[in-house]
Amino acid sequence: MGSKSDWATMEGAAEIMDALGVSYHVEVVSAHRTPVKLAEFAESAVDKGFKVIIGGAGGAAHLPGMVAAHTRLPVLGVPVQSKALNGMDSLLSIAQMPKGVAVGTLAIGTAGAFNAGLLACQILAITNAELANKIEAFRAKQTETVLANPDPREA
Ligand SMILES: Nc1c(C(=O)O)ncn1[C@@H]1O[C@H](COP(=O)(O)O)[C@@H](O)[C@H]1O
Repeated sequence: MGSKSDWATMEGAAEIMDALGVSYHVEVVSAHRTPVKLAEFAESAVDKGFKVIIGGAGGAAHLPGMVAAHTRLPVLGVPVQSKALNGMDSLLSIAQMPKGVAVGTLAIGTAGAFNAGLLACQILAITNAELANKIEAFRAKQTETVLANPDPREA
């Protein structure tokens, strides 16, 4: 993520990866503030054994796109909600990548961060049957919870 201030949003990704037993690495890396570190991080990611990268950033959110420019690993971008423009700036700067360099864009804010973690796990589950079973179980439980309490007036 681009700043420590993004952690309150990005911890949603950690939450679901913890729940599914997937290990991850968390670090502040910024295209603007630490450009050399960002390039080194992304360029060494394959050799370090990373499989998927989640990039969360707010405002002029160039981080996910710049990471994607430096690695062939899938990059999932989370638009962090900004103060001035409520995250529309983050969303558009992550989503509107030029043809040829792909970033998967999630929703603005905490739901997007959670879903980025979930989607990363789903990508890993393509070649990991145990993880695939855990994701199926997570979804079945979620469905059960919603079906068990359909009255919107009840907590
Ligand atoms: N968008 C970027 C990048 C980048 O894209 O490289 N680096 C930091 N930031 C964002 O600046 C916002 C404010 O950061 P501070 O709270 O540190 O001032 C954060 O949401 C961060 O992701």
